[in-house]
Amino acid sequence: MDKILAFMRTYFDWFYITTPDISDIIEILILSYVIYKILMWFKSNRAWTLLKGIVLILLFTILASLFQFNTILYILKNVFSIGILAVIILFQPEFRRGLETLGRKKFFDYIMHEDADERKLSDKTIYELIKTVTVLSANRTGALIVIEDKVALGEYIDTGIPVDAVVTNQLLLNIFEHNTPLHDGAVILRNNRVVAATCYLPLSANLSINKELGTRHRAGVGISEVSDSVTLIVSEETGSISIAKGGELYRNLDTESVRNHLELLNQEDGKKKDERRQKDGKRKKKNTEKKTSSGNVKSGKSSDNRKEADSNER
Ligand SMILES: Nc1ncnc2c1ncn2[C@@H]1O[C@H](COP(=O)(O)OP(=O)(O)OP(=O)(O)O)[C@@H](O)[C@H]1O
Repeated sequence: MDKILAFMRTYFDWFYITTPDISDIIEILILSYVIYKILMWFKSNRAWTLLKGIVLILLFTILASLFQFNTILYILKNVFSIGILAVIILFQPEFRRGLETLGRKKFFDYIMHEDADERKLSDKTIYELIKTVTVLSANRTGALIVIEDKVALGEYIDTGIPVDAVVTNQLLLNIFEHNTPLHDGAVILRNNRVVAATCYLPLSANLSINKELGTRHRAGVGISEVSDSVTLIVSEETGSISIAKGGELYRNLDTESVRNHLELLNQEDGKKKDERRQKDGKRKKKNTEKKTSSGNVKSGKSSDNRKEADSNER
């Protein structure tokens, strides 16, 4: 034990043992939760293998120190300092995805009171999209249509040609027409408008994607892994319609399933908004009740007004 403590003191000079007080306990609880979350995140992607490698090297370092292998310790010490930088560069996509997931938490939505209405897919857009994929599928024309949600896709939009037009099936059919300048790559929709065409999307590295599928489908899954977008994919080879969402690929869909997926996007936003309104309504109701009881004013009219205000809030 003494040897281990001496090792910790030599190589981790910040390491010391103190008598814990209440703030230390809270700190330990917070850190335990954060470490648990980080471990869960590591486990959910390829960084898990890396973590196992790091743990192995750490165990090896402890052993080397116990047996006084000074040369090995010297090498390991230097490898560690360069290694951290290498890990950050190698796993940059995973770190980025992790931070993006954190930013997508409801907590931030609530604080920033983001308005879901603007992001909603209008009935007209859904109608136009369904009509587009039906025609493209029948003609076996390949297509890739990304619908942006909360995560902004600016960097992918920038790789394409700006369009900025209302979503119509005629426009989309024209864009994906073979041998036309805009047909290659993906179209990106934002707030019920076509913002860009010929956009280049990140390819998914997911090994479980069917090998029969090529880069169009991989690109659709890729963008759904790094954002909360929904992507419509029409296969040029088979005419089949697929949707990529949350890193998953839903294949061979009929128009009804496509409609359900698109409407779900609205419902999810609507549900969140309703929940938020209900919470706001309750909070305001509580505040009004507090004011009414403290001011001792309680007339039927004012309570009616309050109900009306609450129902408006809702
Ligand atoms: N990274 C990418 N970003 C955007 N579009 C891409 C990307 N990679 C490929 N594409 C689109 O996919 C087309 C190639 O599709 P490919 O045949 O490889 O895919 P697929 O999944 O087999 O689809 P299909 O069933 O339509 O053949 C390209 O011409 C291009 O339009």
